[in-house]
Amino acid sequence: MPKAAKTKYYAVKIGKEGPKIYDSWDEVSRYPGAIHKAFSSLSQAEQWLGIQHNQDHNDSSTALQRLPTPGDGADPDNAIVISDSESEHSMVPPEEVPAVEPEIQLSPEQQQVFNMVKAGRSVFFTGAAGTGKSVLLREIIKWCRGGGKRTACGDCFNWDCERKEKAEHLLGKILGQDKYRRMKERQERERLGLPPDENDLLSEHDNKYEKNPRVVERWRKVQVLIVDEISMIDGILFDKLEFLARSIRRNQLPFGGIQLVLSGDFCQLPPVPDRFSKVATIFSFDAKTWDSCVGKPVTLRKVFRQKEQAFVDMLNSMRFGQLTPPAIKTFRDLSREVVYNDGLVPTELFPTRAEVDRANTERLNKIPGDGIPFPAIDVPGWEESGQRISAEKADKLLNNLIAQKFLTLKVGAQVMLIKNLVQGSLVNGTIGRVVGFATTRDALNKGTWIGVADNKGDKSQVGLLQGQDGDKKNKPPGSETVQQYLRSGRNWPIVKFSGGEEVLCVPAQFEVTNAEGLVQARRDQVPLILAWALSIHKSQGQTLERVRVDLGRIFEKGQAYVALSRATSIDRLQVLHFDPGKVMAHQRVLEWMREHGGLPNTVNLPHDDIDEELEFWGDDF
Ligand SMILES: Nc1ncnc2c1ncn2[C@@H]1O[C@H](COP(=O)(O)OP(=O)(O)OP(=O)(O)O)[C@@H](O)[C@H]1O
Repeated sequence: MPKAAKTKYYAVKIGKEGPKIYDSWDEVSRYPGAIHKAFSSLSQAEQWLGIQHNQDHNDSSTALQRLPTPGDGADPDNAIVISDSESEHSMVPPEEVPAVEPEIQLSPEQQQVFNMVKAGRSVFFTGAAGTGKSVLLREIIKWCRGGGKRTACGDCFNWDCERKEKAEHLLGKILGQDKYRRMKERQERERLGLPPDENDLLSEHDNKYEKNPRVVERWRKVQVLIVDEISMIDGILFDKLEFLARSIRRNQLPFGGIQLVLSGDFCQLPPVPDRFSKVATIFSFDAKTWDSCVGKPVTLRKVFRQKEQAFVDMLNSMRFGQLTPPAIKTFRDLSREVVYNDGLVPTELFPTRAEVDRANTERLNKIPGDGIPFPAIDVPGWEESGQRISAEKADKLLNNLIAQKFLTLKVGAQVMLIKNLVQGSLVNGTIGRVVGFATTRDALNKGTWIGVADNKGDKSQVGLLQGQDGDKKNKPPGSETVQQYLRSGRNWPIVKFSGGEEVLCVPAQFEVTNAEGLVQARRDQVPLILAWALSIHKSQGQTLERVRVDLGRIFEKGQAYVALSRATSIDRLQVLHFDPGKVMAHQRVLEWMREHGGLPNTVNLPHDDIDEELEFWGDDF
């Protein structure tokens, strides 16, 4: 006779619907990061949930487990054990269960661009700050990768690189580092008026680049090239890449037939001009091949970052460098101090990195006591050949990340989250204050949430997450997994975020990938940076809840606009030394926008002064 199936009770302590007991696994709403356990008796399940019950229980093998996500087919009884059980019974569930909000729904205009990409069309989409360009790009990348399209990502996952490195990073990725270095040498020769080097890689008559089979292979196979922050890539570089693509692929179609997906706002930060040659900024739309590569720009009009229309209008007129007298008055009035009651101060944006470091260090030093050091664990990944990347090279690659190699924190330090934990509330850019340090076990005992970001940054959760898995190439060996951090007896910072959530921040994984998504190096670090101050360049792409900007030292076109447009509301924005003269837009950009229908007729074209533009440039930005 067949044995009767044993009844099971599934108690969910932290989940979508709060503490609840189910008698069938199928009824349980899947919730990544939930805490659940299977019991053979109802009373045991109730007891585990803290519901008063007289019956005693025999269960001594409690474990914290990961609830599977829909469709992963996991058996609840075989869920992955994350921690052992000694402290399980004393665990108090958090009063409030963090809700994972649904993924962002693309707006109709974002969807329209997405459809163009799906139809295989090359596209350049633009729009003011906060119109959801990066969100759309992330969806496109997901789709490309999911659909098996070979995608060479510019720097879309490396938004945190300092600006100067961005263009170099992109080119290095696409050309291969050696080819890029030689291209720079050629530019230098041009600048100095020397004849072209005989080894010039980009000469029409020279096919030496074909000697690097891996680079050639990559160029030949890539189907979609994605570039974020296209405003930072100059036109000469764009033409060179276009030429390279055509010649390597032996295909005379624009960009050798590669589908281009370009995104950015030319009213934000421009390419770094060459201070020595005194040549005006050459934008990528100035490239000879731009028009043949991408058709008419598509402009996203709906601004998501700010909700107040009056603020959106002011920022838009600032974007074009033309403010009305009432807008100037309003910006001047923003010099008042904004007082917050939760002890968190606004993040101050500075034009240079040196100012940022100074401001953060000063503030940290003012807090009495020694800081707790959090050194990162850096792990070299793999070359395409399958060889391990050298520690020196990994170090170089990782230095571009926003995650720091050495982070020092104290109770009271103001910090910023640099990974997404919960869509909509605990995201990259959310600020908070360190309120203590604890082990994961302490946190579990006290019911403090443990923030675990996934290592892609776009689909995340608060809760416990299975460590990264994957094949040898994608998983640098010897690295500690997230689970190991969770098991470790080390103290990690507890941060009280601006929304009131207290979260223990365990290390997250920050990866540098090559053009094909292969992990070249990985940094395991607590996903926090000091956030009293931030550079304007680093803030590009960020959404900040509280911002203070001193425009006194602004030196570049687009800089004031980038800084102020990070703010989500005018009530939480403080602007010092507002000077309408510093609100500058590039004449070339406005002309180009006018030609392409992106500029209202009411906006006048300004006069550009190249000397003035170049004079302000220094190396430290
Ligand atoms: N379709 C959408 N629905 C709701 N919110 C959205 C949508 N698209 C974007 N957002 C939100 O708007 C904010 C700004 O988005 P995003 O950073 O992608 O804008 P952006 O155009 O790239 O800005 P910037 O040019 O300043 O980098 C983010 O908080 C994002 O979550």
